[in-house]
Amino acid sequence: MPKFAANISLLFAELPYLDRFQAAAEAGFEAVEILFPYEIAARDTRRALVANGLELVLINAPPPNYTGGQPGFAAVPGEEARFQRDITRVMRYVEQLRPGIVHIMAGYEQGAQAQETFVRNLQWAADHAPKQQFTIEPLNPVAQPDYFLNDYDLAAEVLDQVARPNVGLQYDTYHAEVIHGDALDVWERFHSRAVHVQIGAAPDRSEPGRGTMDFPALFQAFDDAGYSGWVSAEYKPSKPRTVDTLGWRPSD
Ligand SMILES: O=C(O)[C@H](O)C(=O)CO
Ligand SMILES: [Mg+2]
Repeated sequence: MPKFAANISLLFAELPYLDRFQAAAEAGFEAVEILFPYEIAARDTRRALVANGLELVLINAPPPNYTGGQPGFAAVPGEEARFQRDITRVMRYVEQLRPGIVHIMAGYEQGAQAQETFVRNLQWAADHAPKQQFTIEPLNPVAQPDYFLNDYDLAAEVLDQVARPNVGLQYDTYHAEVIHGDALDVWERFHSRAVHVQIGAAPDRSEPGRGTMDFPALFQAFDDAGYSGWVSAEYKPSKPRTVDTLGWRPSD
């Protein structure tokens, strides 16, 4: 049975940021994801993690001043110096927060030059922090129009070109289902590259149990593939209180 984490950038969002850690722990989670921890002092986030006995699974690596601009820019030609500064700053957060994974985001760019830029930037990050696990994640064009990495076949091609052991695939059921129409098939085709898993329903990105996917079958597929990493709930709760949307957990 998978071990589940909570993405507290989407779950428990009905609560102030620092209250979400206790809420996640009280709901039975032992680990959390934080998409953009850059707007609060790392020591405050660290204190909340420690106080609630929580492991930090993942953070994103967008611009440090992420305020709704582009979701990252690792595939944007001409921004390489800024990318290197951004990763250097992200790694200072990593030193304090120790996330298992840093998800590097590509930004809104298309074409061969964008792909070459993305590959070079990923190689730079992987070599700059060889002990850090990095991921790339295809995002569907409904949620993120014009995002460079919008397809799992492209992600596989990029990972082959990057050829670094600490850069892997971030698989998300919501995006896989919306992009390819069959999240389970995407898992079967690409799970050998997956170093992190996120779950959300499609098409509305709410909690598992709604929408088009068979989550018990997906959880079994994760086990059958020998996946031992975290499975992180990254969805928009359909009810005002997140705790009322957790019935998808097999132990519940
Ligand atoms: O949206 C997603 O599924 C990604 O995991 C993400 O973090 C984008 O910010
Ligand atoms: Mg995701």
